[in-house]
Amino acid sequence: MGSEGNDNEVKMIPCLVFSEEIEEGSEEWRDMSRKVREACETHGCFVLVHNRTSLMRLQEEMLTAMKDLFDLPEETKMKHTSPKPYRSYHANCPVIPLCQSFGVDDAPHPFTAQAFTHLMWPHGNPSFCETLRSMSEELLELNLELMKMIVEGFDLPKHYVFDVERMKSTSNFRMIKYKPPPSSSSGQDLETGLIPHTDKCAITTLCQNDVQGLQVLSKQGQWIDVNVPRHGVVVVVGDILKAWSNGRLHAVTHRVMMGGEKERYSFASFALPEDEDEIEVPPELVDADHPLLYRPFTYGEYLDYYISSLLENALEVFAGV
Ligand SMILES: O=C(O)CCC(=O)C(=O)O
Ligand SMILES: [Fe+2]
Repeated sequence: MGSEGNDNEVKMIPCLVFSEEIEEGSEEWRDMSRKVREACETHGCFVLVHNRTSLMRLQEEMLTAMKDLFDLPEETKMKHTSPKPYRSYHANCPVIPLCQSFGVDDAPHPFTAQAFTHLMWPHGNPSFCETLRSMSEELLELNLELMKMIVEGFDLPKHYVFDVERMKSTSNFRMIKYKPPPSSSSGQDLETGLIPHTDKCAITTLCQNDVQGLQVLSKQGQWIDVNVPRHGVVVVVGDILKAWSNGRLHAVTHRVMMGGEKERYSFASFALPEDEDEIEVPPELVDADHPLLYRPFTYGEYLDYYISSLLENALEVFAGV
């Protein structure tokens, strides 16, 4: 799939700096909206750097809280099960042996954050619960802020904000720990932490500790390292935003490669529509240069199709016209 070295290609993904408060509708906001749209079109991702102190504090607290979570006994962690894919506690998978993960649906709701915390710590852990709830809420709000910018960046009528609000009707908050590869003491040998995939959501915001490993596949077929600074947030376009935008936004394939001796922790908020929500391309995004690429479909139908087929190009096969 990817080739490893062509110096002519872009090896960096963009970094956008968000100030504490970018007022919606201001010139700064409109300017940033255009940059967000461009990054999502060209690369399907970017690194967001911010100076929001409360968010920075939460990011630190979340990483500390996750260490406590993954340090719990296996039998405790295994109590987190779900019939839905990518939710249950996942570990020791032969394809991705370095990776352990939890997925919590609607973690910004106090009730669900509380239920998950109670399952892991039956005697209670209020600080974990509050960190999980507020961190997932902050990232989901950021997902909405970014999708509103995308509406603006395409110069679409304001009512399309309702479309993107529906694309975050629910959410999944994923917490991942990657072990360092057993063979690698020199830091030379990279092993797969997470296999190449596109996200099946609308948009993802992703944070990590200071162990790098995320790579994205460029449109030219080259794997690019994403170097995430401390408190940086990686923004990734998912299949749903790609379909809604008539393929103008790029759902970038990404993976995690692990090397070195340190554990990697990451956490992500995936913005999701409800199963019955219809994803339909705005007519404003269809013209002679951009013929309609996707028929309308419901999110639940697409997800079922993906789960049953596991096709890399599931979106094109399922909804392509
Ligand atoms: O751990 C990471 O940096 C990437 C996680 C990811 O891509 C995912 O969970 O979909
Ligand atoms: Fe992903």
